[in-house]
Amino acid sequence: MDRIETDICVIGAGSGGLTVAAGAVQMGARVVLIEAGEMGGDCLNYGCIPSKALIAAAEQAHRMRHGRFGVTAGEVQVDFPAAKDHVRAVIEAIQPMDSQSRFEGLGCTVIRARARFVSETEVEAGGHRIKARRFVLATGSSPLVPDIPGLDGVEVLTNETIFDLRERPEHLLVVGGGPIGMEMAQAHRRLGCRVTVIEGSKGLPKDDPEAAAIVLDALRAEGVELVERAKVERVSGGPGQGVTVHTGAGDFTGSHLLMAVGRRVNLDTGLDAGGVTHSPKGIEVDRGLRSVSNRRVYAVGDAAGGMQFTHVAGYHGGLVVRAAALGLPVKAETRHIPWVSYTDPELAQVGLTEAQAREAHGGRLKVLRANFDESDRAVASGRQEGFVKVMAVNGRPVGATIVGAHAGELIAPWCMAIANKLKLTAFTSTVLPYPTLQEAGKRAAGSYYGPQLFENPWVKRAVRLVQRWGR
Ligand SMILES: Cc1cc2nc3c(=O)[nH]c(=O)nc-3n(C[C@H](O)[C@H](O)[C@H](O)COP(=O)(O)OP(=O)(O)OC[C@H]3O[C@@H](n4cnc5c(N)ncnc54)[C@H](O)[C@@H]3O)c2cc1C
Ligand SMILES: NC(=O)c1ccc[n+]([C@@H]2O[C@H](COP(=O)([O-])OP(=O)(O)OC[C@H]3O[C@@H](n4cnc5c(N)ncnc54)[C@H](O)[C@@H]3O)[C@@H](O)[C@H]2O)c1
Repeated sequence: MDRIETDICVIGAGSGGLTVAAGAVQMGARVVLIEAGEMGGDCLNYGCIPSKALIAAAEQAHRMRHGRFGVTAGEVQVDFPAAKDHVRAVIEAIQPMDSQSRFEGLGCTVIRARARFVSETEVEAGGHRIKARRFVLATGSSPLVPDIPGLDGVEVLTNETIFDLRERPEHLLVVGGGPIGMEMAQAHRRLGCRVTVIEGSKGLPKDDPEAAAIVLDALRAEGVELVERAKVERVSGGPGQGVTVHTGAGDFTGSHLLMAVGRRVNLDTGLDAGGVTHSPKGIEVDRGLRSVSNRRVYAVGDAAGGMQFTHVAGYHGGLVVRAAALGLPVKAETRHIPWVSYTDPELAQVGLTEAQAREAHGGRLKVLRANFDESDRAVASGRQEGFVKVMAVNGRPVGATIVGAHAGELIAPWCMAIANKLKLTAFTSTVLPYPTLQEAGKRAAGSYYGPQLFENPWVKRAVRLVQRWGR
């Protein structure tokens, strides 16, 4: 067995692990990076990137099918395998950034094998024994396939297999109405599949219900069948028969089945030998992302057991570089973390939802709002549906919800404001170009001051005095 001594050993080359490896090695640390599967992890190969590429193909079909403003196309043809070629081409275009050769070029030792702790200070992978001052667990998560009777007798698609499917599903059953389920449901519907979503509670349950309702109505209007409060009891089917999902709300038969019911954290890294405690949610870490039981070990991204997003993995990675490479104290926060569901319309959230803000701030909370139909740009573009909702306390935003066209882009200034604890005056004093959708956000911010300015008798009195006596 070959022995390697290093400063930092990163396990997992997804968004979190790559951020740590690139940052630490460029700051002068010796880094070993270990990956059992594909470089780039879930986001590049089975998650964000293929899903957004498929959504782009689906949007093209949708816009062509629904000509507007006097512009129409002929009958729209969808070449399903060609849409999948686009997905593959996008992955290949981005791959070099995450590749083994790039990381070796930066100075990392890259090992392509499964890593396992053999002691609290050593890991084994691919015939190497690596002793490191610090270990970073960036091992991510995998699709959760629950133990539902009959599921093992049918072919089950997950996010790891659906993007490779070349034939168009005649009728896709999607179990789970979270972001994966909804993004995939709409994309497949637009690419010409019949789609039924079977959801145990309600669609997009983690989001603001008012905003989620706009997305769910849009999906239904496009022909996605959404069955809510339908608990899956069993699954049946077999070769040539399709697949039937049996629920308390009825039975649903389709040609293909996608399971999108959440994620299972990857914990198969010899954690017990490494003295790293964990629960099914992830590695047990303190606020500095350090294992509570083995202080040489950090966890980032999905493995850390919190929010499961690429930008969170990247944020964690940046914190751990500071902690592990520079020895600085760090604290992972969640109050400024955004998320976006890339349905059409998009749904974006940062900070607290209205319900969370009411619970946290009670009567001090002001909910500000501007509807897209008050935006001249939205009206001109025929995209009036949606709104900006801002949760404000003492003149500062603590949360923002945006649903509508480009919500994922429009949330950016609210992310900056909440991360930097800016006041709403940062919005009202900014001059925005006209006509843009961003103006809706500024209008929402301005509504905080409206009553103070326009319904205040003292202001009216002051204005009358200035008009009479002022120069
Ligand atoms: C369909 C889908 C769409 C998504 N869309 C978005 C989106 O639009 N925006 C967003 O922010 N997030 C999105 N996500 C979530 C995002 O993909 C994850 O949160 C992110 O990839 C987590 O990064 P990570 O570095 O923690 O883990 P991962 O990217 O999962 O990487 C972990 C890596 O560790 C490796 N590994 C595991 N165990 C070992 C071991 N013992 N030895 C060696 N290697 C190991 C794995 O092979 C893997 O490559 C999506 C997820 C899915 C499934
Ligand atoms: N745009 C994005 O940022 C994006 C996109 C996709 C995924 N992701 C990440 O991946 C994670 C996983 O996504 P997801 O959609 O798989 O999980 P999720 O946990 O967000 O949603 C799963 C849904 O499945 C339902 N469900 C669970 N068991 C069920 C059952 N037996 N029958 C019917 N319904 C059931 C739940 O009620 C829930 O609504 C997300 O939490 C998110 O962090 C992000």
